[in-house]
Amino acid sequence: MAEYNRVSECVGVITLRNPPVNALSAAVRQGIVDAVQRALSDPNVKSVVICGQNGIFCGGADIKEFGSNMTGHPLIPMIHAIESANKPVVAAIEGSALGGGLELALGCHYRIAHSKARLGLPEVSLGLLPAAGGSQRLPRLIGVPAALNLITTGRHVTAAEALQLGIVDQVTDHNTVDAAVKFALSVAGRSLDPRRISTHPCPQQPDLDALFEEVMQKVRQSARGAIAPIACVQAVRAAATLPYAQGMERERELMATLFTSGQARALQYCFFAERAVGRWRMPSGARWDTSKSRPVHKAAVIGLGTMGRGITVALAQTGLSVIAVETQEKQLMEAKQAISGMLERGAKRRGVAPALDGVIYSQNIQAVADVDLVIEAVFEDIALKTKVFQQLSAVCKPGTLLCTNTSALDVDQLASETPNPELVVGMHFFAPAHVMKLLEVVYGPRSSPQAVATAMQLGKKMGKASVAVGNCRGFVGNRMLKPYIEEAFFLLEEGATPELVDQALEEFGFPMGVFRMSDLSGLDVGWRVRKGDGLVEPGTASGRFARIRQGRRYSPLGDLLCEEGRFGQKTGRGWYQYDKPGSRVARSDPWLHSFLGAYRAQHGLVARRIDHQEVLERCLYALINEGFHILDDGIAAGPEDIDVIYVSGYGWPRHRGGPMFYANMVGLAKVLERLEHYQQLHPEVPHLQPSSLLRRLVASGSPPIHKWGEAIKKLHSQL
Ligand SMILES: CCCCCC/C=C/CC(=O)SCCNC(=O)CCNC(=O)[C@H](O)C(C)(C)COP(=O)(O)OP(=O)(O)OC[C@H]1O[C@@H](n2cnc3c(N)ncnc32)[C@H](O)[C@@H]1OP(=O)(O)O
Repeated sequence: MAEYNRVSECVGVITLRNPPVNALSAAVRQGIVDAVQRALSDPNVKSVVICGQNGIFCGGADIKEFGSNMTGHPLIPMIHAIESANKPVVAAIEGSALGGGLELALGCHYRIAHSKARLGLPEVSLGLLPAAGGSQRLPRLIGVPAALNLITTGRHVTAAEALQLGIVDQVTDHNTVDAAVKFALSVAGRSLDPRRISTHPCPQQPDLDALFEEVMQKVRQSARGAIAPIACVQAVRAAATLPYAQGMERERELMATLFTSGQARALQYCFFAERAVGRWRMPSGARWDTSKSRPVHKAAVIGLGTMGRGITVALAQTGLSVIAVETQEKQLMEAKQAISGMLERGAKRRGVAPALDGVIYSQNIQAVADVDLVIEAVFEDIALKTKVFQQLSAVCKPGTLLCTNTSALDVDQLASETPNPELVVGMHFFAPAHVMKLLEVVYGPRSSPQAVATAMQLGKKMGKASVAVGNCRGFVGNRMLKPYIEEAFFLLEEGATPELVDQALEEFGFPMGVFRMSDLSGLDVGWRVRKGDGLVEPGTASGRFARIRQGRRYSPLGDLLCEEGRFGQKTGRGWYQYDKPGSRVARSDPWLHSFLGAYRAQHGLVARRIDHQEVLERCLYALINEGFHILDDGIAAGPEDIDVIYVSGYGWPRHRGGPMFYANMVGLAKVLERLEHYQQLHPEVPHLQPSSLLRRLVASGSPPIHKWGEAIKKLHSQL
């Protein structure tokens, strides 16, 4: 709702009250309409200020209302009534003015912002466009190029940038409402015509067509199939070329298409899923709201290879003191240089001083004696990690949290090698660790809730999407990746090419298909794991049985490439060829195609035509099926956890919501039917066997994704 008060005798102050972000719910909109009417009809009131309670102006439309039938006073006429008012209306912006919140402020005649405020039109990230006049007013106020940038990226700007762009009229370091009231008094009685943005033409822009063409091309390229960024460009084009009323009509039409689209649903689901994963819970019953984290002021990183360097940078940039330990002198020197470089570049980008003094380097593990938390990032070898954990247990002060950055080893086994297994958790970062958003926090049966809470809290401080998951081979992300990659290998055996598979996946929205991604991360990584699992055999055998290992279908294609020294980008050859080792531009490789032909001939395989649909169904449904196993095993608390992992760490297109949301959109019955179909054709592939949870969900009527949690609980209690 909105509260109305009169201050300084002649200023009406309207305060939005809807915690936590003063979203424009139906009640708030009605409150604003009533309060504006009251202010305008009171002859004693000469001007009006609109502000928000608790230091935040407004987080925009109430996203929770989008899923339901939206009722109540609509935003557009409400903002129009403010703009047409015959008394000056001043927006006092503290905290955030986002989406509908900024559109409301743009309807006001003046805007005063606190220096710490952030403003933006982030609708595009929810699959929408600023459809309460934002796409028409902002270009009129700040010009087409700047408005296009803000609206198509959804980025938030600081108050200083907003002032420079002309979005706000004044920035204050003091009480914003007081400043706005003072300002409102000073402008009472002035003509308001020049302040009504909708009546302005867009500032002149030379070569408008060329500008829109260029922006549209750029947006199409980066959108990876998302429709909202394109609609945003179209809406701004309407502002630049049409009178306001017609532009508003175009804005409405474009929004109507977006509003009911699956992409908007997916993106809004992602918004809430990212917040839901912060409310973690463990099978033991421990939860985010009943487990207190320990303060972490000083941390250590052990092992300064690629991962250790990135983790050091991420910790130092968070403001922590970091002890970075590397026992090899040469490696330590190289790491020091690399870390300093990363800190300097990061600081330059963010316009702050680099935290170089925050990192102390040492060759001696004794240096970590007084830290609050250690992240071990040595080579992926259980014997080596066990030794490090035992040393840490002896060296660290009591209560120090011991975290491992393993991506494949057993966190429980490591914990059991220490005297205090309750202090051990996995912190699985993704390379480069200072850039990638995802962090899997892996708990074992003996990890204490406090240890999990501390790792989750630290992840949040580092700006990561932190997801608490149970311990199993590959945790959540890599466990689901395994069947996805295996299916891609099988498709090559059956007649596909890396180009065809990658094209299907990239058209779906992945930034890189599975083969380009493998070339980037290095084919030798999986080869080493498969060797460790006893799956790799010399490549001379032929026929079907040569491709059955440990009782299941196995494709040795990746191993054969590695035997040829083709490790991907780093060797200049992999599934593709590259100009030189380290080059990033993948080109189709005739050698690979004849290799595949010879391989099929050797194994008596006849290539058939494979279409994009089959690539998507086999790769994605196999991955999704593993997701259902993970939910059934209690490794992930809910589908949101899996989806956040995939969207923030594995390039799953955000506008498709994540694998589990995608399954929900496709229809669980359809996913089940296709898995059964492929399982019949490939009975020796266990990962195509539909998970029993998927079967049970379909049998119980395929509940929508937000009800899966209840269904899983109910289904488990019936077992
Ligand atoms: C057919 C025509 C219809 C026309 C409709 C007009 C359309 C208007 C478009 C819009 O305005 S869309 C909304 C645009 N706004 C945003 O995208 C802002 C989203 N919010 C944020 O970015 C952040 O929440 C924040 C405002 C910067 C605050 O960040 P902070 O880190 O402090 O808190 P959070 O944990 O993110 O949020 C706290 C809590 O509040 C919920 N919430 C936030 N914003 C909204 C919102 N706009 N509507 C409803 N709920 C919101 C958030 O979900 C958290 O609650 P939870 O229970 O933990 O999930």
